[in-house]
Amino acid sequence: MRSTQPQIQHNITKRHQQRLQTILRTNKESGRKALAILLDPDKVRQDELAELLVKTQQYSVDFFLVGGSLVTDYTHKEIVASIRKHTNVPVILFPGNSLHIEASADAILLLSLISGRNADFLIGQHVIAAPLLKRSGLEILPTGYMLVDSGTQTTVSYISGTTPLPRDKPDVAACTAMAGEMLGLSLLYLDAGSGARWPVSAAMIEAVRAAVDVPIIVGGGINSGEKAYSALKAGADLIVVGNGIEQNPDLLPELSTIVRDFNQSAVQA
Ligand SMILES: CC(C)=CCC/C(C)=C/CC/C(C)=C/CC/C(C)=C/COP(=O)(O)OP(=O)(O)O
Ligand SMILES: O=P(O)(O)OC[C@@H](O)CO
Ligand SMILES: [Mg+2]
Repeated sequence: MRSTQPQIQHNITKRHQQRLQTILRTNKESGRKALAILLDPDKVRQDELAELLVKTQQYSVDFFLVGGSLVTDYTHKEIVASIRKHTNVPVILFPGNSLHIEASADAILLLSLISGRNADFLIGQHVIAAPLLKRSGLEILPTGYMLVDSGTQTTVSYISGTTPLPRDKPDVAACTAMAGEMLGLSLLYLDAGSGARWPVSAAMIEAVRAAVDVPIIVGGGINSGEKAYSALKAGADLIVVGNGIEQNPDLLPELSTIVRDFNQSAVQA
């Protein structure tokens, strides 16, 4: 009888010596904070991207996230190539579905949408993507993705057909995060959604921080130094900023300084 095992070739080329999972975990344990810039393939213009990338040589960024919930322009490969041309910063895919896999990135947030009850985004897309992911050589970062209500319906909420967590219910968020951690997810991402009117509240981040040990990513609507500071102080290990930097390039130096100051005081403490 013929074997039904898929013929999988493992791509073992590693661009980054240290696994990003290890970096994120070590950062969390030592209280080191990090900043990621989200690049949306539908919004990025190559000339503006090059300018931003050059700027990150001066104002440091820890990771680039590449993705969008609904991508119409599949330029992931070109974006990864531009990042590699100008920087050594690791590139992590932030996929909306199983079509958004690009093997030239370093890693992928393998999101399971645990704030929702749509089986397709909890496990369905993952089943479809599994053989491709295995073959890609991408580092897999299993991530509990928690959408948090931000006042208006976000693209992710509409596309996934899920209701976000109520923003004033930190306990519900904490229990969701605990369940995700117990299921073995190694990162948690609290997201108010791209361009959110209200970012995830400090109370919710604190409740999740108190409930789990895994690193916490926070994003959505962080468009000022104050909001970034508040998320980091409440317990975010990594903040993700997209629209804020797209709309105001001066935000990058400010965010970079805030993260650096946090890290200097962590070393001194
Ligand atoms: C199995 C694989 C490869 C992926 C899992 C796919 C899952 C479960 C995704 C979770 C739900 C989802 C649609 C997430 C998208 C997250 C994302 C990239 C958000 C970025 O913001 P946008 O929603 O693009 O905002 P704008 O449209 O406003 O730019
Ligand atoms: O574009 P912003 O609002 O910074 O959001 C980033 C990201 O968390 C969205 O999924
Ligand atoms: Mg988008």
